[in-house]
Amino acid sequence: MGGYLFESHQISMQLPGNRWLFKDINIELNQREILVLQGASGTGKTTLLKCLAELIPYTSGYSTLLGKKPTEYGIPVWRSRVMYIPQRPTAHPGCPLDLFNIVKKYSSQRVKDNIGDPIQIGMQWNLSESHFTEKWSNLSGGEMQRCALAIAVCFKPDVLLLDEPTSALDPDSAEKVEQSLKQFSCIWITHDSRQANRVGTRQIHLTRSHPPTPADSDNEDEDHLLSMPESPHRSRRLSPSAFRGGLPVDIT
Ligand SMILES: Nc1ncnc2c1ncn2[C@@H]1O[C@H](COP(=O)(O)OP(=O)(O)OP(=O)(O)O)[C@@H](O)[C@H]1O
Repeated sequence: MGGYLFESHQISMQLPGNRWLFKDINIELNQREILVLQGASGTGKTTLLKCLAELIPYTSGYSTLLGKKPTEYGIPVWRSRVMYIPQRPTAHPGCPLDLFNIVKKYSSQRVKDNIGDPIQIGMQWNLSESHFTEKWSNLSGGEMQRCALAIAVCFKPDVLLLDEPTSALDPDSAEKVEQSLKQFSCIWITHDSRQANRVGTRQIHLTRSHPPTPADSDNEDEDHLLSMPESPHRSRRLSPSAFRGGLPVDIT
């Protein structure tokens, strides 16, 4: 394992019917680097981020943060350090400050005095204090998106997994959010190629997957394991063109 902040090795997801959604995704991310993840709708971008956050099981591959695997941190700690932020906040009861206070309790195992103030962050993004005490259901899509993102950012995750974080924002707010997020290490889904060029230090492009090949059948027993294999034998360093069997990822 190298000296990168975050690495993923051959992350693969096979769907029912043996179709590969993506296969052998290799990622290396340095501090304050932004890897932009692009691709047509349905190519698996959100699913990939959820795999990296260990929110869902995947077929094979593994990730490391500072050279350690998720099981070495414990999955809840991993999720707080490699944090997935959905495009649309899940329906929460109460107001954004309530959510912040709940998450703060969950995060008690982490360094407590490192937690920021979501209101201060939100104010940099054209929000006011009152947005954080308003019911979620009364906020606009863009206000909800910024409140949820501000709460996530306060916990200072090592890696932010951002699912179209500015999709509901006006250009001025989007630019302010972009500027703040550049201080973090991120894997960032966007459909906006201009934004990709503005924020990205590297890019991955997912394309639509293909049906299984005979070679996949040969490896069927291995490939159907819906688990998180930890074997170092599966490790492979990033290559500029990281795909196997014609499968779909270009890394630039
Ligand atoms: N466990 C699963 N079983 C069956 N299909 C699945 C599973 N997980 C993901 N998929 C399918 O994989 C595809 C990719 O979904 P995903 O949300 O990751 O795409 P996306 O690239 O983020 O799309 P968008 O740009 O529209 O947000 C979808 O068709 C989804 O239904």
